[in-house]
This record gives sequence, C-alpha cells and structure tokens, in this order.
Amino acid sequence: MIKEINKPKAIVRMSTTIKAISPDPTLFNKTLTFQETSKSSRETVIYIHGGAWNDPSNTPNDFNSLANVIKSMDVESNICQFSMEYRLSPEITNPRNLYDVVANITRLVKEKGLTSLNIVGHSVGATFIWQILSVLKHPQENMNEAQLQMLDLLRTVKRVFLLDGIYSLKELLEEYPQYDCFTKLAFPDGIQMYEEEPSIVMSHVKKALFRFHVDMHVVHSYRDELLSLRQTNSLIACLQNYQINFRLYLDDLGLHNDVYKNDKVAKYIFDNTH
Ligand SMILES: N[C@@H](CC(=O)c1ccccc1NC=O)C(=O)O
Repeated sequence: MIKEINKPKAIVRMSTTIKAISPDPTLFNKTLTFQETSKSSRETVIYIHGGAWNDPSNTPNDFNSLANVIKSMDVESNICQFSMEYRLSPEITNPRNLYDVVANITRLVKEKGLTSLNIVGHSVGATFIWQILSVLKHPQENMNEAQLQMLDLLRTVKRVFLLDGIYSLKELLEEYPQYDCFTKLAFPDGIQMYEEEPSIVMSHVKKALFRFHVDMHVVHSYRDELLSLRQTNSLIACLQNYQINFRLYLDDLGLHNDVYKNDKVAKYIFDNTH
C-alpha cells in the first residue's frame, strides 16, 4: 500500500479585514429607543436605570414594560421614550458613571433635537439626577465639561421623576452598613467624595429648580425591601427646610426592582408629562 504523503492542508486565509470599531467609550450606542415621534409638540421621556453603580443585571431595558404602558396611553403619539446606559463600577467610579449618563443624554438631545425632557431615574439613576440638579454648587467659571453639559441639559429638563432613589450616602450607610459592599466600588476613596449630600447642596438645587423651571416628583414604594422610606423622608425633610416646591407619590409600587415595571408608576409619569 502506497503510504500517502501528507497532502498540503487547505490554506485557511484568515480574514484580513479588521472591522473598524468606532469608539463608544460612554456606551451611547446602548441607548434604547422605546418610542419616537418627530412631532414638534413632543414630550421626551428619558430613563436612567439603577443597580447600585455596579450591577450588570440592571440595564436600559429595565424600563421596557413601563415604557410600553406609557406608549399605550399615548394615543396621540406625542411622546418619545429613550433609556440610557453608562459604564459600571468598579471599573468606572463616581463621578465617571454620572458623566457617561450626562454625555449620552447630551448627545441624544443634540442628535435628535429633543426639547421638553422628562428624566426618570430609578435608585442610583435617581442619584444621578440629584447630582445633575446640584450642579450649581460649582461656580460656572470652574465647571468642567461634564458639569457644563449638566447646566446645558437643565435648560431643556421640564420634570424629573425620582423613583426609590439614593440621595444621602451618609444616611444610607448609617441605615444599611452592609451597603458599603457597593458604595466602596463607586467611591473607592470613601463616601466623603460624594459631593451631593442633600443638606450641603439644597440651596443650589433650589436655585436650579427655580432658574430652569424644573418640576420635581419624588416617588417611593411602601414595599421597597432594599431601601426604606428613610432616604425619601430625609430628602423631603430637606426640601421642606428650603420651602422647595415638589410632588410626592407614595404607594405600594412593589419591591425595589418592581417599581420601574409598575403600571401605577407608568400612569403617574404619563399623567404628569403632558
Ligand atoms: N442589585 C444591586 C443592589 C442594588 O441595586 C441596590 C441595593 C440596595 C439599594 C439600592 C440598590 N440599587 C440602587 O441602584 C447589587 O447587587 O449590587
């Protein structure tokens, strides 16, 4: 039997075209569009998810079902709805998570020519909105690019909806010391790096709400098992000290990670967005 000489193996030509990966450092391309309209009278709802700065199981899709309920209520199709992404801790720490959100909303607003923004934040998403509302604590001449973007954004924000949010890290760790498991990821140098404790920034928030005519809605579920009413009660006590105008909506809106799917929350946002 003639011993077969090794046949030359088929030459597998590796693809030499390397897909050009356009840079998207702040994850703008992960923005979800739930509903869109080009009507000039449109109201825009922009969602910011939570997840304690680090949890990959919380994504822009968290608000999918709530956005669908709003879409079904919006029979005149006057509403656009988008949901933002941002990079997570520990790779990205405060304030860079926030700066991703601000950069992405800024880019979306510019690219789509959006006006009349209603920004909805759940949990740490509400923290980011709180930090944006606090931006006037910096003199404008000292503001960095992200803070100037926040200032620009506030000019188009009409309403904010803070859903079961974290506002005081100091009080959070007093009530839940075990939560340093995630605060240390976003604030590796300690929570004293969080510059937006309500008692410190309230006068600046009052100025921003007044100057930019922003309506504030504070929402919390009686059944939130991860955050008691203490964060919300402490925030509204501070708002009262400064005689700030705001709306409060407390109800059984489900567990912490049910609130952003709850039909009553969808109805509350829709009823207050047009
Ligand atoms: N699922 C998160 C925990 C979490 O999201 C959370 C827990 C307590 C209070 C607030 C939370 N989320 C806020 O964005 C985690 O496992 O890190």
